[in-house]
Amino acid sequence: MTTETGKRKIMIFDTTLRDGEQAPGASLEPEQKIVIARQLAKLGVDVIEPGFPISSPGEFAAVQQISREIQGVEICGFARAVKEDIDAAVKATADAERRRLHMFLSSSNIHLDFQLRKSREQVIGIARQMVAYAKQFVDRIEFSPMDATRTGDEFLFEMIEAVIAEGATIINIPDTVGYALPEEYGAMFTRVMKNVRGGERVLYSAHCHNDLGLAVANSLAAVRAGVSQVEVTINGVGERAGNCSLEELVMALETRKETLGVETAIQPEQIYATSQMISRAMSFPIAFNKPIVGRNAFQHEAGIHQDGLLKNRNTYEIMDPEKLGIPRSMIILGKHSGRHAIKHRAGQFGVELNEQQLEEFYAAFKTLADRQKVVHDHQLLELVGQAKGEVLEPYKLEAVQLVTGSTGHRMASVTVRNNATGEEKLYTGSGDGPIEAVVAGIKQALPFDVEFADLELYSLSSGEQANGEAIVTAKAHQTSYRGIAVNGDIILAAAYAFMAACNQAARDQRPQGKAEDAAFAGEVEITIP
Ligand SMILES: CC(=O)SCCNC(=O)CCNC(=O)[C@H](O)C(C)(C)COP(=O)(O)OP(=O)(O)OC[C@H]1O[C@@H](n2cnc3c(N)ncnc32)[C@H](O)[C@@H]1OP(=O)(O)O
Ligand SMILES: CC(C)C(=O)C(=O)O
Repeated sequence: MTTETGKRKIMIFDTTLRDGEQAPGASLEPEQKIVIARQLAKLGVDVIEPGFPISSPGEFAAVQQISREIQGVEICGFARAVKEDIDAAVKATADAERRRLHMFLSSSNIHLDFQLRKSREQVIGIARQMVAYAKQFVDRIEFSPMDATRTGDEFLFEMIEAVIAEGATIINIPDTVGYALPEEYGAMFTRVMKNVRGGERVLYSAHCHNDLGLAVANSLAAVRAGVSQVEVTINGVGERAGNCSLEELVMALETRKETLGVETAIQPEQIYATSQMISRAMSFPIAFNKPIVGRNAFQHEAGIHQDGLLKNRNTYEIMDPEKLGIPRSMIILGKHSGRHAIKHRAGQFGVELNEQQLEEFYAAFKTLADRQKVVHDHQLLELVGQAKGEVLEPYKLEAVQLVTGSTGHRMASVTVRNNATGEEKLYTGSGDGPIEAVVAGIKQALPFDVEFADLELYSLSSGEQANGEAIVTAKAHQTSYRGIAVNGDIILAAAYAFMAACNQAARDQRPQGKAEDAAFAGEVEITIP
């Protein structure tokens, strides 16, 4: 299919809710699957594989509900080459606006000999019978010869020809164990397309696993060989090392579309929100250096890079994070940062530094940066304030005392200084956990409503002296604010991070302190199912 711009359309088949969910520990509740399917539709995927209906009543119900509700996306029921699986998949997807059945059966010797314990003749017979059986109910049938890349041409072609003859309309050739190399995988499609009888009647699809870190490269090789569909998961979640990651593949296709001559229907601005939703729903953290959606993917700490970026973003970035819905700052201050970046960041808070103040501040900044990985905004403002002889943060968390333990309510007393009035007051709070108690105390010091919306915690070092990093998202004035803090005590890290987010919200109300950078006022609303 050709798009309006004359490029070849690549269909994105999302299997986050089926193959992605097969990752150990990734299990989702049916209600979570429904919320995620809505987001996948918003993201613009062409096909959703919401689950394996025979596998459990909850799975069946989720596939059925998604089929009933989600419009404009093809819904795919997954099945072994077994009547009961096909019946369940057919029934679960019966109400879908558009649907397909995805049937798989192993083709490699190792699977036939040890898993299925069947001969090639028997397997071809089952494949024929089951495709013919399914064809009575569903027109669009996708067939996957499982472990295709360890099968060998002769039997692979025979199996594909057999299922096409029975009515399969989409042939997905999976690299089930992530064994293929890109040139091999691409060449396999070329040979199949050239040699398989009836092959001109079907669509071809790639499905790659990441055991050798080659899932995206292999999928790209398949695209170059002419497949019309690629099967992917959000964040690359899936069996073992995972599947081909949607965001990596789509952004490779988008960024290099002139070279590749292809396009997808994915809405890039939904990528980050979808990635966050999956990470939270599955409780799978995203590696800091993960392409596209990792927290470092668009952040820069090195002074020379920061200087280049401030002059022109394209010097060190090949994609625009804001187009992917990423509310992240490009500038992270640390020991590798230079004067250009520091001056720029201070300027974003409405603080001008003259040459002498900058030099004085720069020395103190480097000393602090040597001691810790990142200098956070509230620390920057404290240092800048010292250099200028001013107090720049609206509020300061002066002290925290906690009564905590394994039973009963946790109690906190917090001392907060209002820097505008100089008033210092003690507030008390309680909650089921220590963070809730501290947050309840801090909230009382603020003249506006604020919600503690989200907390990410990371360990930055090891051993008893380990430092914890807390990233808190607070919501106030219909905007999200992120505060980051590091402390040896994770409760204090969360408290300082919350205070930092509240200070951004407070500054946002003052004209001179209006933040221009998306890092301070995140636009993205992420509903975690
Ligand atoms: C590459 C992939 O991602 S394949 C998909 C893998 N996903 C899953 O397995 C998740 C959901 N699975 C389940 O809930 C269960 O495994 C079920 C409900 C499907 C089956 O459960 P059980 O009937 O208890 O069988 P079990 O899982 O122990 O064994 C699998 C059986 O299916 C057979 N089988 C495997 N693949 C196929 C296939 N494509 N077609 C037909 N039979 C198959 C196996 O040979 C084995 O049969 P046997 O019992 O005769 O030895
Ligand atoms: C059955 C198919 C599509 C699969 O998930 C795989 O082979 O990895």
